[in-house]
Amino acid sequence: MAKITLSKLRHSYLSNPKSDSDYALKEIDLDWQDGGAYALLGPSGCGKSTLLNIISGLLVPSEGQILFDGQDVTKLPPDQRNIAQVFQFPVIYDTMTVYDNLAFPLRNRGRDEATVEQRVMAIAEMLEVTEMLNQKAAGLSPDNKQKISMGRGLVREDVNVVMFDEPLTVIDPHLKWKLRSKLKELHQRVKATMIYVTHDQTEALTFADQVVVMQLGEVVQIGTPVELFERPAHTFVGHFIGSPGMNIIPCSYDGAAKVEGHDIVLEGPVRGTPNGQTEIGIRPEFVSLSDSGLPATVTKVSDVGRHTVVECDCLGHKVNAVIEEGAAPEKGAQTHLAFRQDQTRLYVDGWLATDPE
Ligand SMILES: Nc1ncnc2c1ncn2[C@@H]1O[C@H](COP(=O)(O)OP(=O)(O)OP(=O)(O)O)[C@@H](O)[C@H]1O
Repeated sequence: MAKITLSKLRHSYLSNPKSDSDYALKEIDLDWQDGGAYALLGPSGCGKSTLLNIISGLLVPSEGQILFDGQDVTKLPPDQRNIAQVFQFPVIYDTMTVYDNLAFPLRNRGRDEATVEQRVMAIAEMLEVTEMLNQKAAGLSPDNKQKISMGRGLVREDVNVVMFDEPLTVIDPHLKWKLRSKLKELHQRVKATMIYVTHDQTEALTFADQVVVMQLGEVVQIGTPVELFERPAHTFVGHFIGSPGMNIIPCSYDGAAKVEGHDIVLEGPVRGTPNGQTEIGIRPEFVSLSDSGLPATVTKVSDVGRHTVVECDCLGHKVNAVIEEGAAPEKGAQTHLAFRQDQTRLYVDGWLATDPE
C-alpha cells in the first residue's frame, strides 16, 4: 500500500484553458495516508471521476503531479500503477466460478496456487461468500455479483490503493447498509489504502475516516465525519451534509451580527474584517423553540424517526429546528427561535469566518 500525494493538480478538458471556470479540477493539493479509508464526496459534475481517472492513470492531468510513496507516477499508464478498482457495475466473468473470479487477479500476476487459495479463502470468508465459491458467477444475484467484484478488488495484497467508484449503485436499498458496514470492517482487516467515491453522504460518512468534500472542481473541506458535521468550513459542506442541512441565514455584520436587525451572538471571534456576503450558519440540531429569540412562524412539521423537524419562517428566512419527538407545535403557531451560541457560526462569501471562544 502507498501514500498518495496530489501536488498542484489541475485539469481542463479544453486545449487552451484561460480562466478558473475552464478547469474541471481547480488546484488540488492532497495527501492520502498509507492505509487510510477515504471518501471523495460531492454532487454530480464536481470532478470526482476526473480525479479518480487521474489517480488510476486513465487521464494525464493538465498540470501538477501524482506521487505514490514519493515517486512521480503522473505519466505512468494504468497497468503500471498497481491499483485495484471496483466500479458501479460488477466486473466479473459469468462463465467462471466465484472461486476462479476471485483468483483471477492473483493468477494474472503469476502467484502460486497455494497463495491464491489462501487469499481467496480469506477474502471469501470476510465477504461471507465461502459457500458460493463453486457456483458459476452467472447465477448470482446482482448484490452477490458486486460483492465478488469487490472481492476481486481486495484480493491482492500488493496494490497501492483500492478505489471504489459508487460501488453500491446496483445494490438493493435494504442491503446497502449491510454492505456499507461490511466494507468498513474489510478496511479494518485488510488495512489497504482505500478511496471511496460517492455523491451519497451516508455512504461517505459510514465508510471513511477522512472525507474529502468537492464542489465545482475544488476541495472545500477534508475532515472526519464529526468535523464536517460540527465545523463545516464552507456553507456548501453545511448544506450538503446533514439531514436537513445547516441553516444558512443572510445577516449583516458591523462588529456584531444581525438578522433583520436582531442581534445574533456568535460562537467566538470573527477572523479579520468581513468583506463580502455574510451569513449565519447553524445546524437545525442546535436551534430550539423558545419564549425569546427570533420571532418565527411554524410552516411545516415532519416526523423523522425519533425526532421532529420544525420548519419555520423566521423574519422571511426558512429555518429548520430539530426537536424531540412529541414536543412539536402546530403548523401556523407563533414561536421564537434560540440558537445555541457555541454552534452559531459566521460565514463570509461561503467560508467559515469564526473561531470558537
Ligand atoms: N471527457 C470530458 N470532456 C469534457 N468535459 C468533461 C469530460 N468529462 C467530464 N467533463 C466535465 O468535467 C466536470 C467534472 O466532471 P466529472 O465527471 O469529473 O464529475 P463527477 O463528480 O464525477 O460527476 P458524476 O458523478 O456525474 O460522474 C463536469 O463539468 C463535466 O461536464
